[in-house]
Amino acid sequence: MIQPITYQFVQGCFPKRDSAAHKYKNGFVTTFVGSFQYPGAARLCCHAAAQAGAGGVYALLPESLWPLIGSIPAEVIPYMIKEHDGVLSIVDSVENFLVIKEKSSAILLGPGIGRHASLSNLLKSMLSMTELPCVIDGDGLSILGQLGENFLIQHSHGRWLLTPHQGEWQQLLKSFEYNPALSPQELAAKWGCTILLKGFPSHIYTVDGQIYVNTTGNPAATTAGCGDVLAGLIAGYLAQGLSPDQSACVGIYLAGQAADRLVATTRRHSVMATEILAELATNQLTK
Ligand SMILES: NC(=O)C1=CN([C@@H]2O[C@H](COP(=O)(O)OP(=O)(O)OC[C@H]3O[C@@H](n4cnc5c(N)ncnc54)[C@H](OP(=O)(O)O)[C@@H]3O)[C@@H](O)[C@H]2O)[C@@H](O)CC1
Ligand SMILES: Nc1ncnc2c1ncn2[C@@H]1O[C@H](COP(=O)(O)OP(=O)(O)O)[C@@H](O)[C@H]1O
Repeated sequence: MIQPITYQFVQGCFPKRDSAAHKYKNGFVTTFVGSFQYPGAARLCCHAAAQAGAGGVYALLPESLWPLIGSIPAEVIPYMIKEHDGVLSIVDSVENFLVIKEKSSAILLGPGIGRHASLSNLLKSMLSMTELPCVIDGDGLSILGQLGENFLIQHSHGRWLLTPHQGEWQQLLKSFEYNPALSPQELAAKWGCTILLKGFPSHIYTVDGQIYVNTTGNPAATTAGCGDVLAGLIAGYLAQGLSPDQSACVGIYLAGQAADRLVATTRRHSVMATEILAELATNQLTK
């Protein structure tokens, strides 16, 4: 049965914060997002994760992004990865990753990292070294395709959440030599991961065969960067203890609702990713 994501469902999922809260109890997100080519992906993902209420956000950032550090939100704690001829140092990446993942409760990998051949080993190392729940989006999905279906099945164990748009989904199926028409429901169960397939409407396929359909959103949000905001939001909720299924439902519902409110108030046909963030800063969930 397909279950619509409702206001009540989302409200019921929200993390509670009691008076004994402190930042580490609220959950940190370790991010590996962005590159010299895509600095905006780092900015949008990290901002969204922090705004979702994560206690803190760590960002593994390539050396080449360091001159742009001022564009990364001030709340984010950056760790620099050295680069040699545009290739990230795997030793440096893994050492930093090991330090910050110990203080984190969720991981976000992929948006805007690019597709250099060397990233395959890097992602493989990171994903093999942690038991934390993990959102994989953007270029991370393309690299996951190279790592192979067996790697996915061996490591996911219900903790990973894939957030492809239709293009990324088709590419992933092609990499694993599947029929493009195959149902994500079957694959979520086989792979042991939650799949959020973005579109209109977006669907969430869970490991146990449940399908959720989003009831918010509109094509105004089909602009570059809105997916990065979504990935950051989801990682932020994951860090606060929501399950991958809940985090996906809450993130897609809130991002869609923000786009709906923006269209209703501005009468525009298009919204920017930073406008979604600004809207969510003033109105999180509305009835
Ligand atoms: N500000 C930043 O830094 C930003 C950084 N970003 C980062 O950039 C990286 C690359 O991301 P990407 O989305 O451009 O991926 P790419 O592999 O080129 O695939 C696109 C191809 O798939 C196809 N396609 C089919 N259906 C589709 C659909 N519904 N939505 C989209 N595409 C669809 C379509 O081909 P078509 O079907 O039109 O022939 C198209 O050519 C990634 O890491 C991301 O995080 C972005 O988030 C933007 C903001
Ligand atoms: N046809 C559509 N109608 C409404 N919303 C959509 C549609 N397609 C995608 N979206 C939403 O728009 C955003 C764009 O995501 P994505 O394509 O990954 O963007 P990017 O990777 O460029 O940031 C997502 O929040 C997604 O749920």
